[in-house]
Order: sequence, then structure tokens, then C-alpha cells
Amino acid sequence: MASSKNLSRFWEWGRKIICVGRNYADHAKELKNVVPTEPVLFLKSPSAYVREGAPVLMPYYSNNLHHEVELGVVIGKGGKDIAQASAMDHVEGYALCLDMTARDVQDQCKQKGLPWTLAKAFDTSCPVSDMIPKETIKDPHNVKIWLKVNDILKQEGSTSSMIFSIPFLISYISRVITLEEGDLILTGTPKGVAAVQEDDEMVAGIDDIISMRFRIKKQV
Ligand SMILES: O=C([O-])CC(=O)C(=O)O
Ligand SMILES: [Mg+2]
Repeated sequence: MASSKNLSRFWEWGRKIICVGRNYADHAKELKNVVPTEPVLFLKSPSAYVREGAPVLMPYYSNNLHHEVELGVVIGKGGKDIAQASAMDHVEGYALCLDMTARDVQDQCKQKGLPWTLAKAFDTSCPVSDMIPKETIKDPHNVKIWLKVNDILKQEGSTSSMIFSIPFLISYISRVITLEEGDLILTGTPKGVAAVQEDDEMVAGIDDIISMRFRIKKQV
């Protein structure tokens, strides 16, 4: 069945999910982190993907699951050492993504100097929308990403506030990690991250281009 795979269903490719942290100064500050001078990178497992219709699960070891709405960039053409000038040629499209974060676990990891895997990479930690064709978003550095919980607006930010641009991130990441078609880059979240509870409903969107909804359930 591998031949039936289509990049429009990038989440089925099982490729890398590369996340950028602290790419919005307002969010770095709300968590009392310094505003970075170089991108902060971490990874999620491909098993983190979850699609509308399935629940987002609170890991059994966390009591403080946070939403982070982010613009995702779907890689269409792989590469290593990609120049910023040609970086956008490697983009197939975009996706609306959530970087679900077990904040209590992340805080413990930070204190102990341990990696964030348990806080960031658990199953269902990466809800994703359908792929948005590249042509639909003419300027990915000028769209509004937003998220509501139970109809209350929690996050709303413009991608114009990103510290590191998409071409910069593609170039920077590809010096370290070879990019492959089907990879996804999460470009960071604006301020307003907060906890969700069992049975809460999150609705997120990119302007009025796309929206998606997910319900929170506890891992059993
Ligand atoms: O956990 C964090 O604060 C880092 C992060 O993912 C983001 O800024 O989007
Ligand atoms: Mg994030």
C-alpha cells in the first residue's frame, strides 16, 4: 500500500516532526524563558499524530496538559544544507498543528536538565489538520493562528511575530538534520498557552482558511 501514500496525507508517512520552541517572544516571556538567539529544537514521534474525530489524550503521568497552537510546514522536497534563498522550494504546504505539552512534566525536566520527550512526544501530542496547499497561504509570515477552549479565545497571534522565519528555520534545521519529504516543522506558539481538562473542546484555526476541533480525554 506504500505506493498509495500521498503527501496530502503527510501524517501517514511516519516521518519526522521537528518542533521549534520559543519562536514568539510573548510566549517565551509568559513562561519566563529568555528570548532565544538561536532556534530551540526538539522532536515528536510520528505516533504523536492525531486527526479530527479522535481524542487528544492527557498522559496518565500529567495533571497539567497545555495547548499550543502552531503553524506547521510540510516538507515536499528533502535536502541537507538548504540555503535560505531556496528554502521555500522545499515546502509542499502548511498545516494547522497543536503542540500538546505536559507542562508539569516539562517543568520537572527543565529543573533536572533532562530531555522533554515525556512532556512533548507522547501519543496524540500532535493534532494536525488537512494539508493546506502552498498557494493557499501566499504569505505564511502574515496569518493569524488562534485557539479556543470551550468557545473561549485563549490564543491569537500573527505569524509575523515569529523570531526566526520559515526559510531561516528550514536552512538551520537542514544543517543538523536531513529533511525528507513528509517531514513536518512546527514553528512555535504565541502567548496564551493554558491547561485543558477532560472533556474540554479545543477549536483552532488559521485565519478563516482552516479550522479543526479536538476533545480531551484521559489516557486509560
Ligand atoms: O514548550 C515551550 O514553551 C516551547 C514550545 O514548544 C514553543 O514555544 O512553541
Ligand atoms: Mg510548541
